[in-house]
Amino acid sequence: MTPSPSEPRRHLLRRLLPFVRPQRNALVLMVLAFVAVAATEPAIPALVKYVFGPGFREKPFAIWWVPVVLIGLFAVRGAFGFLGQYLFHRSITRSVMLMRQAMMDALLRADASVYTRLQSGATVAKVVNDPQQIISLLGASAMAVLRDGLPAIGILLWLLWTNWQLTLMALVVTPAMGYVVRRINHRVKRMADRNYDAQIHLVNKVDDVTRAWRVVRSFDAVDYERQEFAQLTQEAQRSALKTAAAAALGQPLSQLMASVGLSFIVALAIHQTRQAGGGAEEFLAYFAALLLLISRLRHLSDLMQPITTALSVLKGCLELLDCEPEQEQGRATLKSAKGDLQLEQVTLRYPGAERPALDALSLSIPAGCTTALVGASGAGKSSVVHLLLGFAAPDQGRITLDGLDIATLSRASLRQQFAVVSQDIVLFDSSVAGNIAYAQPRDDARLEQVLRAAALWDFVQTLPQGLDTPVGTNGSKLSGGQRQRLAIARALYKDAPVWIFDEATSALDSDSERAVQQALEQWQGKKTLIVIAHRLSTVRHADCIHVLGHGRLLESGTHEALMAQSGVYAGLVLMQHE
Ligand SMILES: Nc1ncnc2c1ncn2[C@@H]1O[C@H](COP(=O)(O)OP(=O)(O)OP(=O)(O)O)[C@@H](O)[C@H]1O
Repeated sequence: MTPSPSEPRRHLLRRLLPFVRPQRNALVLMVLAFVAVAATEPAIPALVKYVFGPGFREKPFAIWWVPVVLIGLFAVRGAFGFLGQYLFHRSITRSVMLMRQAMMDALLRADASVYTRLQSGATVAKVVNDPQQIISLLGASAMAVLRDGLPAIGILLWLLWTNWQLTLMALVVTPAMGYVVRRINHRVKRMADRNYDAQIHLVNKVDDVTRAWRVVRSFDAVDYERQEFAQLTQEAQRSALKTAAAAALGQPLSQLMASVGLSFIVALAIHQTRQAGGGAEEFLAYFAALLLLISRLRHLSDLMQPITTALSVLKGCLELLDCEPEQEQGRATLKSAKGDLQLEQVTLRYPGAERPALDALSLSIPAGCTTALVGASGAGKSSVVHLLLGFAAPDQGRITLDGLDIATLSRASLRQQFAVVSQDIVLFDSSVAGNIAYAQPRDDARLEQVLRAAALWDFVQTLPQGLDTPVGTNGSKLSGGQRQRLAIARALYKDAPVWIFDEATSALDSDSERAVQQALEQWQGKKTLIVIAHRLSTVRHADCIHVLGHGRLLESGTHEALMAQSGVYAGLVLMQHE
């Protein structure tokens, strides 16, 4: 569920409860601590008044009591002040932590389709920065409400007690002020939403430029990117200014409304004073308190902008927090499959796509064999992998693993059966060993075995920290071929019955490719290997080659059989030889 633009504020705020509620004890203690600090405030002048009050020479206490009590009072005040601040920041930081954890959890559990919509920069900002901004802004506003709101209520009660007619009259203008404030609030909210979007565009631009720095430099696009960024920052600056201006309008307008009420009050007060024939002191005291109340209320109206900004940011976070989680399909578990895979009349249509990516596709991937999937770009090869891993379910047909419909298996159990090297290599910002033994216990002997198989052992030996050498963000310190071999080693390290190599050797030179293929032979018959390759020389030794076209199976057979058939495969091979 994505929050609608008109979702009321209280609904939005309620969404923060799960992160704030666990801190309720600390928050109550915090309020008590601040009340204690406030209580010491009048104690100091009271003490001074008592000590130096009438007849202070005869006061029955020893002189040294004065510093003791004064220092003690300040110490108590300081201790409560520290406690209040500490509890405030403890509650804030813990709420931020819980919110970040919930967002990361939502991200990790999101359905595969969500990832196609996510923008990486914005997602980083949403998980890392936004919870901090939301909770800090709202926390500071709540503190300000306590600081100004409580005295405001006190003053109001005093005003009512002193002269209820005048005070009620003052309150008559409240609905009108409320109306003005609401209208302005509405505008501030719209501006804050735009401001948030502008910030997200900025984040995405920085993310793009950082990821694609090579493209930017090689296209000599530094000036182009600078201009684009300047335009985006200008938009962000404009929307930030508009938000601030809209919020700043609140103060003079509500003051103007207040002045209307105030002028009537002054007139009525003068009238009352004349009628009663009393002095002006009472009226002056009342008037001073009223001005004090207005000043407190003004501070409160200044909170409009931070609260509105926080709610706009929160709305952006909820889009991620509420993103569709991956639904568990079945419950059955499988310890270790043999790896026999069958696609039966499988159709897959991506959301919004005109034609199906897979169209009633039936094919067999026998256990312990090497099966190749080939075909033109867009033929549907990666879509088969997408389905095998349970990232999407077929719209029609079914896929079986060892005779079991994979839809009946839990996703975790299904995915345990596969190790994948995908087209786009992704490495973690960790060491060589951390990348290979990813999310698994480290076993150095096994690391050596898979690194040798991936023709990377010699290279790792030359690294300054060997297996513990960091590879940089997404393997930025490695060559394209080394990154690919590291990804191969990672797949081999996961002792899964089915290995899927989707264009896994495309970046390797022919020596490395041959080395990897020879190494794989030691697992022949023990593992089911699915190889997707455009370079057909890579798959000529496969036990079976399936040729796909437009999501359908065009031909199947060994290299020799397909060549003899002189069909699509033979045509592709000939084309690559030319
Ligand atoms: N997430 C997606 N949303 C919509 N359409 C998609 C999506 N992924 C793939 N497709 C479409 O599905 C079809 C099959 O794509 P697929 O990636 O399976 O082809 P492929 O044979 O692996 O291609 P290549 O060899 O270029 O990797 C293509 O027409 C592609 O545009």
